[in-house]
Amino acid sequence: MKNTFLKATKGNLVVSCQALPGEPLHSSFIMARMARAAKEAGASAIRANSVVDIQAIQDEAHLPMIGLAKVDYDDSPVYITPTMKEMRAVASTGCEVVAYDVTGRPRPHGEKLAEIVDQMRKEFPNTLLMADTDCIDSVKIANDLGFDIIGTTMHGYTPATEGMNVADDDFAYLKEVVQTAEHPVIAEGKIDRPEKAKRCIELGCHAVVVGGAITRPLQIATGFVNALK
Ligand SMILES: CC(=O)N[C@H](C=O)[C@@H](O)[C@H](O)[C@H](O)COP(=O)(O)O
Repeated sequence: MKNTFLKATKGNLVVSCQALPGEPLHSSFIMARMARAAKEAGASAIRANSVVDIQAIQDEAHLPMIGLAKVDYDDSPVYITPTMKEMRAVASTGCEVVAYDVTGRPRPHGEKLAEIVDQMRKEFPNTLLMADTDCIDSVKIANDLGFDIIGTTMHGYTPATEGMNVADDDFAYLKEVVQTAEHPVIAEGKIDRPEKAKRCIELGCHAVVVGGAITRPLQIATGFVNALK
């Protein structure tokens, strides 16, 4: 079957429905309902973590999906779909896109990104690969390895980019990413206002992923509480 993810998401919103163990909404049932709400609002696709959440959302929302699996390993800081094992498990759900960390940092068990990409292309030729990058050097790695989609997901979340926000200085960093990327760019990470999402599309992004500002009530409520202090 043809992968229609890029067509479905062009210029549109992708909603990330994620709650890790320890977060108040950690539950595949709740993530599926979040996805249903996103669909009713007109979102074009869903981004989700873990095989069980992806499957629950597929059953409930019937939208294209970016899948990932967050797993911590002792020998590496990489946690977004870090090894071939998680990539295979996520791709086997049939989700249209598999997202994984592309930050130039060492991966668990010494696995090499180039080898993983080759293997994924062989085993899942119809699955698109999304690079969750943090900086321009990572965007260049994603270019060289032929990733189908380049995301800004990890910008601000690695030692090299700590404290940075993709929206700083009217999205100065995002503009550079759009210039550098040889494949569609998805803006992701701390996009917390509709106007910011709109600006990302104006600047040439293919789509925008919004997570916490829609699906993490603890984060949303904390913003209100802090404003009243
Ligand atoms: C850095 C990292 O692990 N990001 C994760 C990636 O899947 C998610 O926790 C984020 O919610 C997602 O990227 C959307 O971003 P925001 O929730 O800021 O709109």
